[in-house]
Amino acid sequence: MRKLTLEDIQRLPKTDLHVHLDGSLRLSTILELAQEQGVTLPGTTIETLRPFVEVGEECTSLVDYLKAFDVTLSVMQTYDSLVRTAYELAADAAAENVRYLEVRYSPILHQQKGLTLHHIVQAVVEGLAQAEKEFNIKTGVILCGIRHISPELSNRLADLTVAFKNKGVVGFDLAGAEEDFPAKKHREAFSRVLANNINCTLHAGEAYGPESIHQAIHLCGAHRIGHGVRLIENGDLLNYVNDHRIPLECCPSSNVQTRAVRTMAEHPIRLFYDLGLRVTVNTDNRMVTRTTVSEEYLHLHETLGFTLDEIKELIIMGFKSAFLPYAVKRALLSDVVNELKSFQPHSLESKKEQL
Ligand SMILES: O=c1[nH]cnc2c1ncn2[C@@H]1O[C@H](CO)[C@@H](O)[C@H]1O
Ligand SMILES: [Zn+2]
Repeated sequence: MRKLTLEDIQRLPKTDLHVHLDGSLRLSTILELAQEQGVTLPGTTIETLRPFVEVGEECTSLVDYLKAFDVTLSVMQTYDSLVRTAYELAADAAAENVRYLEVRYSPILHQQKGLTLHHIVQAVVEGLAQAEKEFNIKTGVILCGIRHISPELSNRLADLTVAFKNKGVVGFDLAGAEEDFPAKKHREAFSRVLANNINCTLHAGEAYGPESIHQAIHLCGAHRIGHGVRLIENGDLLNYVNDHRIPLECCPSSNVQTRAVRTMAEHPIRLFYDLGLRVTVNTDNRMVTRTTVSEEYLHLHETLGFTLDEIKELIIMGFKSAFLPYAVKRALLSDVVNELKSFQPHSLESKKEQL
């Protein structure tokens, strides 16, 4: 099989539906923000800071992985830093041809210097709107409750999600340490969001088993599942997810780092896809995981044997899974489908010229 290059994949239109703002900064920006704000970091150059904010093979679990966020959050406590990091994330995604981006974060983690929750959301919406004006990208915001912080705070974040409905926020999520912090404790928050006809996704089946996915769907009303890798452990639930076309937001490299899967070669996305599940490809954290959407697709191509046609189908499933109004989504999807039909990998074109 002829191999696709990273450049080929970068040229394809794509989505990123699962990316955390506080895990997707530029390293250089962290340094600049720290200097501006007088914040002390564990490293003062890109290379000395890198081990504290990028996760490598030494990572042993999700809880270990989450330590990097203490550093990033230390410089994300001002209005301007939120505008800037949101703008840069969308700019970086647009540079690899991400056309639709859903950015998630938890506003309660940005209150250390007294910003109001309202301003914390406003700033991110503003940064993304600026990027939309400059680049060919559409964006939306997802607010996250945090499992290991109190359910009462999830309720406040749910109310905030409702307040920003149709004003930039498109959904509600539950993130954070999964084991010992069941989703059912945050049911009230999800019922408030659902009562207002707003979309929900939950991180589930990443650091805990299928029971967690079951709770996310049946007790919290999840419309999509973040990760969901451990769905392979329960065929009955897997069939339900498949039958209801509940999208899985797969983040393959992140899953290897948090040890949700042992190796890329063993990632269940191949099986999920072959069984017909609606699977999407995402970064989780561009900086912490040190990845891009294009690199995630390249791993699927090189390690899990996804062909160009299969990659195109994954891309379409990404657009289909967007938390966008149906009419908007249909229009976007129709443009993307046309573009995919005429797409030729450069490697193939140069071969044709030689013939
Ligand atoms: O893969 C993940 N699983 C669970 N929680 C995560 C993951 N990546 C980031 N966060 C958590 O979500 C918060 C809001 O963005 C981050 O601060 C981090 O604690
Ligand atoms: Zn995540």
